[in-house]
Amino acid sequence: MWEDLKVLHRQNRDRHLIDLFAQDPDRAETYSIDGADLRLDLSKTQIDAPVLAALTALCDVSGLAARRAAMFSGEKINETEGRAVLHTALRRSDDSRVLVDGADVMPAVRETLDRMAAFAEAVRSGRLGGVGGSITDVVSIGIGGSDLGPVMATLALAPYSDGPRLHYVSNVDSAHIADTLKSLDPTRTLINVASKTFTTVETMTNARTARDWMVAGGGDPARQFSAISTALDLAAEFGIPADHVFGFSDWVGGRFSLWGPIGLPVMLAVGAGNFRAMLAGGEAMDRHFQTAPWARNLPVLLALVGLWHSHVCGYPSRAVLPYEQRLARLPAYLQQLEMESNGKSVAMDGSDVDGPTGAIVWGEPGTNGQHAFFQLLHQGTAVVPCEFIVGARGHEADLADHHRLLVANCLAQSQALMTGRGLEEARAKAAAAGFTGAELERQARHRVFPGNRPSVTLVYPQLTPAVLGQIVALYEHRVFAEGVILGINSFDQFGVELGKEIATSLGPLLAEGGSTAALDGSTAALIGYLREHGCCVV
Ligand SMILES: O=P(O)(O)OC[C@H]1O[C@](O)(CO)[C@@H](O)[C@@H]1O
Repeated sequence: MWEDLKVLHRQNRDRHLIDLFAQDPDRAETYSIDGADLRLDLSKTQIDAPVLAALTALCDVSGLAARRAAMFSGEKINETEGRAVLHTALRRSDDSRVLVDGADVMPAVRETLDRMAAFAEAVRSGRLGGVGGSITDVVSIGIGGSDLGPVMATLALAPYSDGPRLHYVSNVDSAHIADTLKSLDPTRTLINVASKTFTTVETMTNARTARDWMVAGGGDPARQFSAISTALDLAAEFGIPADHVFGFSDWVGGRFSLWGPIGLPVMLAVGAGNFRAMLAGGEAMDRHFQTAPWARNLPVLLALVGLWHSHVCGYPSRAVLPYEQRLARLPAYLQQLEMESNGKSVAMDGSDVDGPTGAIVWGEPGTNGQHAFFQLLHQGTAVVPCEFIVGARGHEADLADHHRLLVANCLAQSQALMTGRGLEEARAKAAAAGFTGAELERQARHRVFPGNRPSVTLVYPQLTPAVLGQIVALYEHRVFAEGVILGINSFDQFGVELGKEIATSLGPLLAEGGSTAALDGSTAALIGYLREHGCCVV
Protein backbone atom coordinates (compact mmCIF):
# COMPACT_ATOMS: atom_id res chain seq x y z
CA MET A 1 0.00 0.00 0.00
CA TRP A 2 2.61 2.52 1.12
CA GLU A 3 4.75 1.43 -1.84
CA ASP A 4 1.89 2.21 -4.25
CA LEU A 5 1.60 5.65 -2.72
CA LYS A 6 5.33 6.24 -2.95
CA VAL A 7 5.25 5.31 -6.62
CA LEU A 8 2.43 7.82 -7.18
CA HIS A 9 4.46 10.43 -5.35
CA ARG A 10 7.57 9.74 -7.43
CA GLN A 11 5.57 9.86 -10.66
CA ASN A 12 4.12 13.26 -9.78
CA ARG A 13 7.10 14.75 -7.99
CA ASP A 14 7.39 17.70 -10.38
CA ARG A 15 3.69 18.24 -10.92
CA HIS A 16 2.62 21.77 -9.99
CA LEU A 17 -0.57 22.25 -7.95
CA ILE A 18 -1.63 25.01 -10.28
CA ASP A 19 -1.61 22.55 -13.18
CA LEU A 20 -4.02 20.30 -11.30
CA PHE A 21 -6.55 23.13 -11.30
CA ALA A 22 -5.91 23.79 -14.98
CA GLN A 23 -6.47 20.10 -15.81
CA ASP A 24 -9.62 19.80 -13.71
CA PRO A 25 -11.90 22.85 -13.52
CA ASP A 26 -13.98 21.07 -10.85
CA ARG A 27 -10.98 20.38 -8.64
CA ALA A 28 -11.93 22.85 -5.89
CA GLU A 29 -15.43 21.44 -5.70
CA THR A 30 -14.31 17.81 -5.87
CA TYR A 31 -11.86 18.22 -3.02
CA SER A 32 -13.96 20.48 -0.78
CA ILE A 33 -15.78 18.21 1.63
CA ASP A 34 -18.52 19.16 4.07
CA GLY A 35 -19.17 17.60 7.46
CA ALA A 36 -21.55 19.05 10.05
CA ASP A 37 -20.97 22.84 9.72
CA LEU A 38 -17.37 22.52 8.54
CA ARG A 39 -15.84 22.49 5.09
CA LEU A 40 -12.40 21.09 4.40
CA ASP A 41 -10.66 22.17 1.21
CA LEU A 42 -7.96 19.68 0.19
CA SER A 43 -7.58 20.95 -3.35
CA LYS A 44 -4.27 22.70 -2.67
CA THR A 45 -2.53 19.35 -2.06
CA GLN A 46 -1.30 16.71 -4.49
CA ILE A 47 -4.32 14.52 -3.74
CA ASP A 48 -5.98 13.32 -6.92
CA ALA A 49 -8.22 10.36 -7.70
CA PRO A 50 -5.46 7.68 -7.80
CA VAL A 51 -3.80 9.05 -4.64
CA LEU A 52 -7.13 9.25 -2.82
CA ALA A 53 -8.03 5.71 -3.87
CA ALA A 54 -4.70 4.41 -2.60
CA LEU A 55 -5.05 6.36 0.63
CA THR A 56 -8.60 5.24 1.35
CA ALA A 57 -7.49 1.65 0.73
CA LEU A 58 -5.34 2.09 3.85
CA CYS A 59 -8.55 2.51 5.87
CA ASP A 60 -9.85 -0.85 4.69
CA VAL A 61 -6.57 -2.69 5.07
CA SER A 62 -6.10 -1.39 8.61
CA GLY A 63 -9.64 -2.32 9.66
CA LEU A 64 -10.53 1.26 10.52
CA ALA A 65 -14.31 0.66 10.35
CA ALA A 66 -14.18 -2.20 12.85
CA ARG A 67 -11.84 -0.29 15.14
CA ARG A 68 -14.12 2.76 15.01
CA ALA A 69 -17.14 0.62 15.92
CA ALA A 70 -15.14 -0.94 18.74
CA MET A 71 -14.22 2.47 20.13
CA PHE A 72 -17.76 3.84 20.10
CA SER A 73 -19.19 0.67 21.64
CA GLY A 74 -16.83 0.63 24.61
CA GLU A 75 -14.48 -2.21 23.70
CA LYS A 76 -11.07 -2.01 25.36
CA ILE A 77 -9.15 -0.73 22.37
CA ASN A 78 -6.48 0.84 24.59
CA GLU A 79 -4.89 -2.57 24.82
CA THR A 80 -1.67 -1.68 26.61
CA GLU A 81 -3.62 -0.19 29.52
CA GLY A 82 -6.65 -2.50 29.23
CA ARG A 83 -9.08 0.39 28.91
CA ALA A 84 -12.04 1.41 26.81
CA VAL A 85 -11.83 4.73 24.96
CA LEU A 86 -15.11 6.49 25.44
CA HIS A 87 -14.73 10.25 25.38
CA THR A 88 -17.50 10.10 22.78
CA ALA A 89 -19.88 8.86 25.52
CA LEU A 90 -19.42 12.20 27.28
CA ARG A 91 -21.14 14.01 24.41
CA ARG A 92 -23.75 11.40 23.62
CA SER A 93 -27.26 12.81 23.91
CA ASP A 94 -29.45 9.87 22.88
CA ASP A 95 -30.71 7.32 25.39
CA SER A 96 -28.66 4.41 24.10
CA ARG A 97 -26.57 2.26 26.42
CA VAL A 98 -22.77 2.06 26.29
CA LEU A 99 -21.40 -0.97 28.08
CA VAL A 100 -18.02 -1.29 29.74
CA ASP A 101 -17.47 -4.62 31.48
CA GLY A 102 -21.21 -5.24 31.08
CA ALA A 103 -22.30 -2.06 32.87
CA ASP A 104 -23.96 0.90 31.17
CA VAL A 105 -21.80 4.00 31.69
CA MET A 106 -24.38 6.48 30.44
CA PRO A 107 -26.42 7.06 33.62
CA ALA A 108 -23.30 8.23 35.48
CA VAL A 109 -22.27 10.43 32.53
CA ARG A 110 -25.67 12.14 32.52
CA GLU A 111 -25.78 12.49 36.27
CA THR A 112 -22.31 14.05 36.41
CA LEU A 113 -23.16 16.48 33.63
CA ASP A 114 -26.29 17.54 35.51
CA ARG A 115 -24.29 17.97 38.74
CA MET A 116 -21.72 20.07 36.90
CA ALA A 117 -24.49 22.24 35.47
CA ALA A 118 -26.07 22.72 38.92
CA PHE A 119 -22.69 23.58 40.46
CA ALA A 120 -21.81 25.99 37.65
CA GLU A 121 -25.18 27.65 37.92
CA ALA A 122 -24.82 28.03 41.70
CA VAL A 123 -21.39 29.67 41.31
CA ARG A 124 -22.41 31.85 38.38
CA SER A 125 -25.55 33.08 40.12
CA GLY A 126 -23.68 33.85 43.34
CA ARG A 127 -25.67 31.32 45.35
CA LEU A 128 -22.48 29.42 46.02
CA GLY A 129 -19.94 32.01 47.06
CA GLY A 130 -16.80 32.44 49.12
CA VAL A 131 -16.28 33.91 52.56
CA GLY A 132 -16.20 37.41 51.05
CA GLY A 133 -19.21 37.11 48.74
CA SER A 134 -19.94 35.78 45.27
CA ILE A 135 -17.12 34.16 43.28
CA THR A 136 -15.40 36.67 41.02
CA ASP A 137 -12.50 34.50 39.84
CA VAL A 138 -11.88 30.82 39.20
CA VAL A 139 -8.36 29.43 39.14
CA SER A 140 -8.21 26.01 37.53
CA ILE A 141 -5.07 24.08 38.39
CA GLY A 142 -4.13 21.23 36.08
CA ILE A 143 -1.62 20.31 33.40
CA GLY A 144 -1.56 18.55 30.03
CA GLY A 145 -4.96 17.15 29.20
CA SER A 146 -6.38 18.59 32.40
CA ASP A 147 -5.46 22.09 31.25
CA LEU A 148 -4.91 22.50 27.51
CA GLY A 149 -8.47 21.70 26.42
CA PRO A 150 -10.21 24.00 28.92
CA VAL A 151 -7.66 26.78 28.30
CA MET A 152 -8.15 26.52 24.55
CA ALA A 153 -11.96 26.35 24.79
CA THR A 154 -12.30 29.18 27.32
CA LEU A 155 -10.44 31.53 25.00
CA ALA A 156 -12.28 30.22 21.94
CA LEU A 157 -15.65 30.91 23.55
CA ALA A 158 -14.79 34.29 25.05
CA PRO A 159 -17.75 35.99 23.32
CA TYR A 160 -20.06 33.61 25.22
CA SER A 161 -18.40 34.13 28.58
CA ASP A 162 -20.57 35.83 31.19
CA GLY A 163 -19.44 34.02 34.34
CA PRO A 164 -16.55 34.58 36.74
CA ARG A 165 -13.12 35.39 35.32
CA LEU A 166 -11.16 32.23 34.48
CA HIS A 167 -7.45 31.72 35.16
CA TYR A 168 -5.39 28.63 34.53
CA VAL A 169 -2.27 27.51 36.34
CA SER A 170 -0.34 24.57 34.93
CA ASN A 171 3.40 25.07 35.35
CA VAL A 172 5.08 24.07 38.59
CA ASP A 173 7.23 27.18 38.10
CA SER A 174 6.27 29.35 41.07
CA ALA A 175 5.96 32.26 38.67
CA HIS A 176 2.76 30.80 37.26
CA ILE A 177 0.81 30.49 40.47
CA ALA A 178 2.33 33.58 42.06
CA ASP A 179 1.54 35.81 39.10
CA THR A 180 -1.99 34.41 38.91
CA LEU A 181 -2.92 34.70 42.56
CA LYS A 182 -1.35 38.04 43.33
CA SER A 183 -4.25 40.15 42.10
CA LEU A 184 -7.05 37.86 43.34
CA ASP A 185 -9.18 38.01 46.46
CA PRO A 186 -8.74 34.75 48.43
CA THR A 187 -12.22 35.15 49.89
CA ARG A 188 -13.95 35.37 46.50
CA THR A 189 -11.89 32.93 44.43
CA LEU A 190 -12.80 29.34 43.59
CA ILE A 191 -9.84 26.99 43.12
CA ASN A 192 -10.56 24.03 40.84
CA VAL A 193 -8.04 21.18 41.01
CA ALA A 194 -8.20 19.19 37.78
CA SER A 195 -6.21 15.99 37.68
CA LYS A 196 -7.27 12.63 36.35
CA THR A 197 -4.90 10.85 38.73
CA PHE A 198 -4.77 13.49 41.49
CA THR A 199 -1.10 12.63 41.87
CA THR A 200 0.56 14.77 39.19
CA VAL A 201 3.33 16.56 41.03
CA GLU A 202 2.93 19.93 39.31
CA THR A 203 -0.80 20.05 39.96
CA MET A 204 -0.64 18.87 43.56
CA THR A 205 2.19 21.29 44.37
CA ASN A 206 0.20 24.19 42.93
CA ALA A 207 -2.98 23.01 44.68
CA ARG A 208 -1.26 23.00 48.09
CA THR A 209 0.20 26.46 47.46
CA ALA A 210 -3.24 27.76 46.47
CA ARG A 211 -4.79 26.23 49.60
CA ASP A 212 -2.15 27.90 51.81
CA TRP A 213 -2.77 31.21 50.02
CA MET A 214 -6.50 30.93 50.56
CA VAL A 215 -6.21 30.07 54.25
CA ALA A 216 -3.69 32.88 54.83
CA GLY A 217 -6.01 35.33 53.08
CA GLY A 218 -9.13 34.42 55.05
CA GLY A 219 -10.83 32.24 52.44
CA ASP A 220 -12.30 28.83 53.17
CA PRO A 221 -10.99 25.88 51.14
CA ALA A 222 -13.91 23.75 52.33
CA ARG A 223 -16.23 26.12 50.45
CA GLN A 224 -13.97 27.47 47.75
CA PHE A 225 -12.29 24.39 46.27
CA SER A 226 -13.62 21.97 43.70
CA ALA A 227 -11.94 18.94 42.17
CA ILE A 228 -12.13 16.90 38.99
CA SER A 229 -10.62 13.45 39.11
CA THR A 230 -10.97 9.73 38.69
CA ALA A 231 -9.44 9.37 42.18
CA LEU A 232 -12.33 10.46 44.40
CA ASP A 233 -10.56 9.14 47.52
CA LEU A 234 -7.53 11.37 46.92
CA ALA A 235 -9.71 14.43 46.32
CA ALA A 236 -11.49 13.72 49.62
CA GLU A 237 -8.16 13.22 51.38
CA PHE A 238 -7.09 16.66 50.11
CA GLY A 239 -10.12 18.07 51.94
CA ILE A 240 -12.45 18.87 49.08
CA PRO A 241 -16.10 18.25 50.01
CA ALA A 242 -17.81 15.45 48.06
CA ASP A 243 -20.44 17.76 46.56
CA HIS A 244 -17.65 19.81 44.97
CA VAL A 245 -15.95 16.76 43.44
CA PHE A 246 -16.76 15.57 39.91
CA GLY A 247 -15.56 12.15 38.95
CA PHE A 248 -14.87 10.45 35.68
CA SER A 249 -13.58 7.07 34.61
CA ASP A 250 -10.35 5.70 33.26
CA TRP A 251 -11.97 5.27 29.85
CA VAL A 252 -11.58 9.02 29.28
CA GLY A 253 -8.00 9.80 28.24
CA GLY A 254 -6.55 13.04 29.64
CA ARG A 255 -6.14 14.68 26.25
CA PHE A 256 -9.68 13.69 25.26
CA SER A 257 -11.30 14.85 28.49
CA LEU A 258 -12.58 18.34 27.66
CA TRP A 259 -16.12 17.03 27.23
CA GLY A 260 -16.68 15.88 30.80
CA PRO A 261 -15.87 17.27 34.23
CA ILE A 262 -12.46 18.50 33.05
CA GLY A 263 -14.52 21.01 31.06
CA LEU A 264 -16.10 22.40 34.24
CA PRO A 265 -14.11 25.68 34.10
CA VAL A 266 -15.43 26.25 30.58
CA MET A 267 -18.95 25.68 31.87
CA LEU A 268 -18.34 28.13 34.70
CA ALA A 269 -17.34 30.74 32.14
CA VAL A 270 -19.98 30.24 29.45
CA GLY A 271 -22.82 28.46 31.25
CA ALA A 272 -24.26 24.97 30.89
CA GLY A 273 -26.29 25.83 27.77
CA ASN A 274 -23.24 26.83 25.76
CA PHE A 275 -21.27 23.90 27.13
CA ARG A 276 -24.00 21.50 26.01
CA ALA A 277 -23.97 23.18 22.59
CA MET A 278 -20.25 22.38 22.38
CA LEU A 279 -21.03 18.75 23.26
CA ALA A 280 -23.72 18.69 20.56
CA GLY A 281 -21.13 19.95 18.07
CA GLY A 282 -18.78 17.13 19.04
CA GLU A 283 -21.61 14.63 18.72
CA ALA A 284 -22.47 15.93 15.24
CA MET A 285 -18.87 15.25 14.19
CA ASP A 286 -19.11 11.77 15.76
CA ARG A 287 -22.10 11.00 13.55
CA HIS A 288 -20.29 12.30 10.49
CA PHE A 289 -17.20 10.24 11.33
CA GLN A 290 -19.31 7.12 11.82
CA THR A 291 -21.39 7.43 8.67
CA ALA A 292 -19.57 9.31 5.89
CA PRO A 293 -17.70 7.21 3.31
CA TRP A 294 -13.90 7.46 3.63
CA ALA A 295 -13.54 9.82 0.69
CA ARG A 296 -16.13 12.23 2.16
CA ASN A 297 -15.18 11.78 5.81
CA LEU A 298 -13.49 14.85 7.27
CA PRO A 299 -11.47 13.26 10.10
CA VAL A 300 -10.41 10.40 7.83
CA LEU A 301 -9.40 12.78 5.05
CA LEU A 302 -7.39 14.93 7.45
CA ALA A 303 -5.67 11.77 8.67
CA LEU A 304 -4.97 10.56 5.14
CA VAL A 305 -3.62 13.89 3.95
CA GLY A 306 -1.41 14.04 7.06
CA LEU A 307 -0.08 10.54 6.39
CA TRP A 308 0.45 11.36 2.73
CA HIS A 309 2.59 14.30 3.73
CA SER A 310 4.51 12.60 6.55
CA HIS A 311 4.78 9.00 5.34
CA VAL A 312 4.88 9.39 1.61
CA CYS A 313 6.26 12.85 0.92
CA GLY A 314 8.58 12.81 3.95
CA TYR A 315 7.54 16.18 5.40
CA PRO A 316 8.11 15.74 9.15
CA SER A 317 6.09 18.64 10.54
CA ARG A 318 2.81 20.39 9.96
CA ALA A 319 1.80 23.92 10.83
CA VAL A 320 -1.66 24.62 12.26
CA LEU A 321 -2.54 28.21 11.46
CA PRO A 322 -5.84 29.43 12.89
CA TYR A 323 -6.87 32.76 11.44
CA GLU A 324 -8.92 33.19 14.58
CA GLN A 325 -7.19 34.85 17.50
CA ARG A 326 -9.46 33.01 19.91
CA LEU A 327 -8.01 29.71 18.65
CA ALA A 328 -4.55 30.87 19.72
CA ARG A 329 -4.16 27.85 22.01
CA LEU A 330 -5.44 25.34 19.46
CA PRO A 331 -1.92 24.51 18.19
CA ALA A 332 -0.75 23.75 21.74
CA TYR A 333 -3.86 21.66 22.35
CA LEU A 334 -3.26 19.76 19.11
CA GLN A 335 0.39 19.23 19.98
CA GLN A 336 -0.66 17.10 22.93
CA LEU A 337 -3.52 15.45 21.06
CA GLU A 338 -1.36 14.46 18.11
CA MET A 339 2.10 14.03 19.59
CA GLU A 340 1.20 12.35 22.89
CA SER A 341 -1.21 10.06 21.03
CA ASN A 342 0.77 9.09 17.97
CA GLY A 343 4.40 9.82 18.81
CA LYS A 344 5.19 6.11 19.20
CA SER A 345 7.83 3.76 17.77
CA VAL A 346 6.20 0.47 18.70
CA ALA A 347 3.06 -0.92 17.11
CA MET A 348 0.12 -2.28 19.09
CA ASP A 349 1.51 -5.82 18.71
CA GLY A 350 4.93 -4.87 20.11
CA SER A 351 6.77 -4.78 16.80
CA ASP A 352 8.67 -1.76 15.50
CA VAL A 353 6.60 0.78 13.61
CA ASP A 354 7.44 1.01 9.95
CA GLY A 355 8.02 4.65 8.95
CA PRO A 356 7.41 7.90 10.79
CA THR A 357 4.61 8.37 13.30
CA GLY A 358 2.97 11.44 14.86
CA ALA A 359 3.73 14.53 12.84
CA ILE A 360 5.48 17.38 14.63
CA VAL A 361 2.67 19.89 15.09
CA TRP A 362 3.30 23.56 15.62
CA GLY A 363 1.68 26.86 14.82
CA GLU A 364 0.45 30.27 15.80
CA PRO A 365 -2.57 32.32 14.83
CA GLY A 366 -2.57 34.28 11.63
CA THR A 367 -1.89 36.99 10.88
CA ASN A 368 0.81 37.08 13.59
CA GLY A 369 2.71 34.09 12.24
CA GLN A 370 3.03 35.85 8.89
CA HIS A 371 5.30 38.39 10.52
CA ALA A 372 7.40 35.73 12.20
CA PHE A 373 7.96 32.29 10.63
CA PHE A 374 6.10 32.45 7.33
CA GLN A 375 9.37 33.42 5.66
CA LEU A 376 10.49 29.81 6.13
CA LEU A 377 7.13 28.46 4.94
CA HIS A 378 7.46 30.36 1.68
CA GLN A 379 11.17 30.30 0.92
CA GLY A 380 12.82 27.86 3.34
CA THR A 381 14.28 24.56 2.16
CA ALA A 382 11.84 22.48 4.26
CA VAL A 383 8.33 21.96 2.95
CA VAL A 384 5.83 22.38 5.81
CA PRO A 385 2.25 21.41 4.95
CA CYS A 386 -0.03 24.05 6.43
CA GLU A 387 -3.52 23.77 7.88
CA PHE A 388 -5.36 27.06 7.62
CA ILE A 389 -8.45 27.52 9.79
CA VAL A 390 -10.84 30.43 9.35
CA GLY A 391 -14.46 31.42 9.95
CA ALA A 392 -16.69 33.40 7.62
CA ARG A 393 -17.72 35.77 10.41
CA GLY A 394 -16.17 37.07 13.57
CA HIS A 395 -18.16 38.08 16.62
CA GLU A 396 -17.57 41.81 16.37
CA ALA A 397 -20.14 42.88 13.80
CA ASP A 398 -19.05 46.49 14.12
CA LEU A 399 -15.47 45.50 13.24
CA ALA A 400 -16.26 43.39 10.19
CA ASP A 401 -13.56 45.22 8.23
CA HIS A 402 -10.96 43.61 10.54
CA HIS A 403 -12.42 40.22 9.82
CA ARG A 404 -12.36 40.72 6.07
CA LEU A 405 -8.68 41.64 6.28
CA LEU A 406 -8.05 38.53 8.35
CA VAL A 407 -9.79 36.31 5.81
CA ALA A 408 -8.01 37.99 2.90
CA ASN A 409 -4.68 37.26 4.55
CA CYS A 410 -5.59 33.65 5.18
CA LEU A 411 -6.59 33.06 1.58
CA ALA A 412 -3.60 35.02 0.31
CA GLN A 413 -1.13 32.87 2.23
CA SER A 414 -2.44 29.54 0.99
CA GLN A 415 -2.57 30.95 -2.52
CA ALA A 416 0.98 32.30 -2.31
CA LEU A 417 2.28 28.99 -0.97
CA MET A 418 0.69 27.24 -3.94
CA THR A 419 1.40 29.62 -6.79
CA GLY A 420 4.76 30.97 -5.71
CA ARG A 421 6.52 33.54 -7.87
CA GLY A 422 8.73 32.66 -10.80
CA LEU A 423 12.03 34.23 -11.85
CA GLU A 424 10.52 36.42 -14.55
CA GLU A 425 8.12 38.05 -12.15
CA ALA A 426 10.88 38.32 -9.57
CA ARG A 427 13.04 40.13 -12.14
CA ALA A 428 10.22 42.58 -12.75
CA LYS A 429 9.98 43.20 -9.01
CA ALA A 430 13.73 43.77 -8.75
CA ALA A 431 13.65 46.10 -11.74
CA ALA A 432 10.77 48.03 -10.19
CA ALA A 433 12.90 48.38 -7.08
CA GLY A 434 15.54 50.09 -9.24
CA PHE A 435 18.08 47.30 -9.76
CA THR A 436 19.79 46.73 -13.07
CA GLY A 437 22.34 44.40 -14.67
CA ALA A 438 24.03 41.73 -12.57
CA GLU A 439 22.64 43.20 -9.37
CA LEU A 440 19.12 42.81 -10.76
CA GLU A 441 19.75 39.09 -11.32
CA ARG A 442 21.04 38.67 -7.79
CA GLN A 443 18.16 40.60 -6.29
CA ALA A 444 15.65 38.69 -8.41
CA ARG A 445 16.85 35.32 -7.02
CA HIS A 446 15.96 36.52 -3.53
CA ARG A 447 12.45 37.42 -4.69
CA VAL A 448 11.58 34.02 -6.13
CA PHE A 449 8.98 31.93 -4.30
CA PRO A 450 9.20 28.24 -5.21
CA GLY A 451 5.46 27.69 -4.66
CA ASN A 452 3.83 24.27 -5.05
CA ARG A 453 3.67 24.04 -1.26
CA PRO A 454 0.65 22.13 0.03
CA SER A 455 -2.01 23.36 2.41
CA VAL A 456 -5.52 22.49 3.49
CA THR A 457 -8.11 25.01 4.62
CA LEU A 458 -10.83 24.37 7.18
CA VAL A 459 -13.69 26.87 7.02
CA TYR A 460 -16.84 27.35 9.07
CA PRO A 461 -19.53 30.00 9.45
CA GLN A 462 -18.55 31.35 12.89
CA LEU A 463 -16.70 30.06 15.97
CA THR A 464 -19.78 29.16 18.02
CA PRO A 465 -19.76 26.57 20.82
CA ALA A 466 -21.17 23.99 18.40
CA VAL A 467 -18.53 24.71 15.77
CA LEU A 468 -15.77 24.53 18.37
CA GLY A 469 -17.09 21.11 19.40
CA GLN A 470 -17.03 20.00 15.78
CA ILE A 471 -13.47 21.19 15.27
CA VAL A 472 -12.16 19.47 18.41
CA ALA A 473 -13.95 16.19 17.62
CA LEU A 474 -12.68 16.41 14.04
CA TYR A 475 -9.09 16.49 15.25
CA GLU A 476 -9.69 13.78 17.86
CA HIS A 477 -10.99 11.38 15.24
CA ARG A 478 -8.22 12.35 12.85
CA VAL A 479 -5.65 11.33 15.45
CA PHE A 480 -7.52 8.08 16.09
CA ALA A 481 -7.74 7.25 12.37
CA GLU A 482 -4.02 7.97 11.90
CA GLY A 483 -3.22 5.69 14.83
CA VAL A 484 -5.32 2.82 13.48
CA ILE A 485 -3.77 3.11 10.03
CA LEU A 486 -0.28 3.14 11.56
CA GLY A 487 -1.18 0.20 13.81
CA ILE A 488 -0.31 2.02 17.03
CA ASN A 489 -2.17 2.61 20.28
CA SER A 490 -3.08 6.31 20.32
CA PHE A 491 -4.36 6.14 23.89
CA ASP A 492 -1.38 5.39 26.11
CA GLN A 493 1.56 7.70 26.86
CA PHE A 494 4.39 5.70 28.40
CA GLY A 495 6.84 8.15 26.82
CA VAL A 496 6.13 10.73 29.52
CA GLU A 497 7.13 8.47 32.40
CA LEU A 498 10.92 8.28 32.32
CA GLY A 499 11.50 12.00 32.72
CA LYS A 500 9.02 12.11 35.61
CA GLU A 501 10.86 9.29 37.40
CA ILE A 502 14.24 10.96 36.99
CA ALA A 503 12.85 14.31 38.20
CA THR A 504 11.64 12.54 41.33
CA SER A 505 15.14 11.26 42.03
CA LEU A 506 16.85 14.58 41.23
CA GLY A 507 14.52 16.60 43.45
CA PRO A 508 16.24 15.63 46.71
CA LEU A 509 19.66 16.41 45.25
CA LEU A 510 18.50 19.97 44.73
CA ALA A 511 16.60 20.29 47.99
CA GLU A 512 18.98 18.53 50.32
CA GLY A 513 22.32 18.35 48.54
CA GLY A 514 24.16 15.05 48.35
CA SER A 515 26.57 13.39 45.98
CA THR A 516 26.03 13.63 42.25
CA ALA A 517 28.82 11.17 41.49
CA ALA A 518 26.41 8.48 40.26
CA LEU A 519 24.91 10.82 37.64
CA ASP A 520 26.09 11.34 34.10
CA GLY A 521 28.75 14.04 33.75
CA SER A 522 26.53 16.60 32.11
CA THR A 523 23.71 16.41 34.67
CA ALA A 524 26.22 16.44 37.56
CA ALA A 525 27.95 19.52 36.15
CA LEU A 526 24.67 21.34 35.60
CA ILE A 527 23.62 20.61 39.18
CA GLY A 528 27.01 21.92 40.30
CA TYR A 529 26.43 25.21 38.52
CA LEU A 530 22.83 25.53 39.79
CA ARG A 531 23.91 24.82 43.35
CA GLU A 532 26.64 27.42 43.14
CA HIS A 533 24.09 29.95 41.96
CA GLY A 534 21.57 29.38 44.73
CA CYS A 535 19.24 26.66 43.49
CA CYS A 536 19.98 24.27 46.34
CA VAL A 537 18.75 25.24 49.80
CA VAL A 538 21.61 23.58 51.73
O1 LIG B 1 -4.72 14.76 34.80
P1 LIG B 1 -3.43 14.32 35.37
O2 LIG B 1 -3.52 12.93 35.93
O3 LIG B 1 -2.91 15.30 36.38
O4 LIG B 1 -2.38 14.21 34.19
C1 LIG B 1 -2.04 15.34 33.45
C2 LIG B 1 -1.33 15.00 32.18
O5 LIG B 1 -0.13 14.30 32.44
C3 LIG B 1 0.08 13.31 31.45
O6 LIG B 1 -0.09 12.07 32.05
C4 LIG B 1 1.45 13.42 30.84
O7 LIG B 1 2.45 13.61 31.78
C5 LIG B 1 -0.97 13.57 30.41
O8 LIG B 1 -1.29 12.46 29.67
C6 LIG B 1 -2.09 14.10 31.23
O9 LIG B 1 -3.02 14.78 30.46
